[in-house]
Formats: sequence, C-alpha cells, structure tokens
Amino acid sequence: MLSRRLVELFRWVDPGPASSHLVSDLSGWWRDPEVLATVGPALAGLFPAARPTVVISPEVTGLLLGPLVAVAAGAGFLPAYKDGGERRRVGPMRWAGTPPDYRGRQLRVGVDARRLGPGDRVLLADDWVATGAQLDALRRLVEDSGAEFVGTAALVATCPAPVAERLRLRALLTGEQLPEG
Ligand SMILES: O=P(O)(O)OC[C@H]1O[C@H](OP(=O)(O)OP(=O)(O)O)[C@H](O)[C@@H]1O
Repeated sequence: MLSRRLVELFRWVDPGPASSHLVSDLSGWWRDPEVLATVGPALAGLFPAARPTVVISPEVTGLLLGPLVAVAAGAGFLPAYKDGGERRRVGPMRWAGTPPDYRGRQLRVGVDARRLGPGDRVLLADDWVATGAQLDALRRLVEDSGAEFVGTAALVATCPAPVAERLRLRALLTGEQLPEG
C-alpha cells in the first residue's frame, strides 16, 4: 500500500552544522518505481468526482509531482513559480503573495495568466503542506482568476486545521504517521 511505502522510504536528514534542525528527505520516494507509478493515481483518487481541467503545483517538487497527478486525473498541468527564480517567463503572470511559509519566507507565487480562467476546475497538488502558505496563496489566485477551486491533494499534511479546511485538503499521510524528526 502506497502510504506504508511512503513511510518506509521517508528519512529525516541532518543538513549540517549551519542548520539547527533536521530536514525531510523525500528522494527515496521519487527513486522508487512503485511510488512513482502509484502516487499520481493515489492523489487524483482523493478527489474521484472532481473532474479537474487543470492541476497546479508549486516549484520545484511540484513540477515532478503535479504532472503525475494531472495525467491520472485526465487534466492538464500548470506550474506555479516562485517570484525571483531563475526561470525566464513568457507572457503575463498572475501572482499572489504568501504569509510566512515553513521557512519563514514571504513569497510571491504565480502562474501563466493566459493558461487559467473561467471554465477551469483546479486541483492543487503538492508533496507536503506545512503551513499551507504557498497553496493558500495559489487558492486565492485561482479564485481571483474566475476558475473554480475544487481542492488540494497532498502526500503529507501537517498544517493547522483551519488552513486545511480552506484548502479542502485531502492527504495520504499526517505528520504523526512519519517517524519523529
Ligand atoms: O506549507 P508551506 O509552508 O507553504 O510549505 C510547503 C511547500 O514547501 C515545500 O517546497 P519548497 O518551497 O521548499 O520547494 P521545493 O519543492 O523546491 O522543496 C513543499 O514542497 C511545499 O511546496
């Protein structure tokens, strides 16, 4: 079963003396053929009747995970970028600001404005919802675009309950199911 496999392959790692805390290492998930084959259908399956037209996920991990979910859901994929990144953008962007995320960063996240609008049904997807700051900004961005927000599918959810409610969050794992950091 996928959630058990995710727990088995999950690690906390010490990034070195510059850091005061352990960080999650999800590389075992992406390296595992079984996880890679099943993670998209599992997340899309959390919203079986949603019929999204597009899945949106924030860079960088979202660029890997989002398309797997989109293929399984029969939807397209729209990447969300963080402002200030290296990537060159073509066309107008639609941006939204975040409150401090799990690293204390206040970011702007954005998507290609031409690729989202009324008539779209949007499923957000991500690996880990910590504070929910990034996804909550994307939820607002989606609603401001005139598209319909259908919910959020994630592998791990550790965010506060009110945020989870706003995001209509469904996740495969809670923080308690992972080993202690
Ligand atoms: O709930 P939040 O506090 O908003 O944080 C969760 C987000 O942070 C992580 O990505 P990160 O920005 O570290 O980028 P990465 O995908 O490159 O690891 C994670 O993949 C989520 O996208």
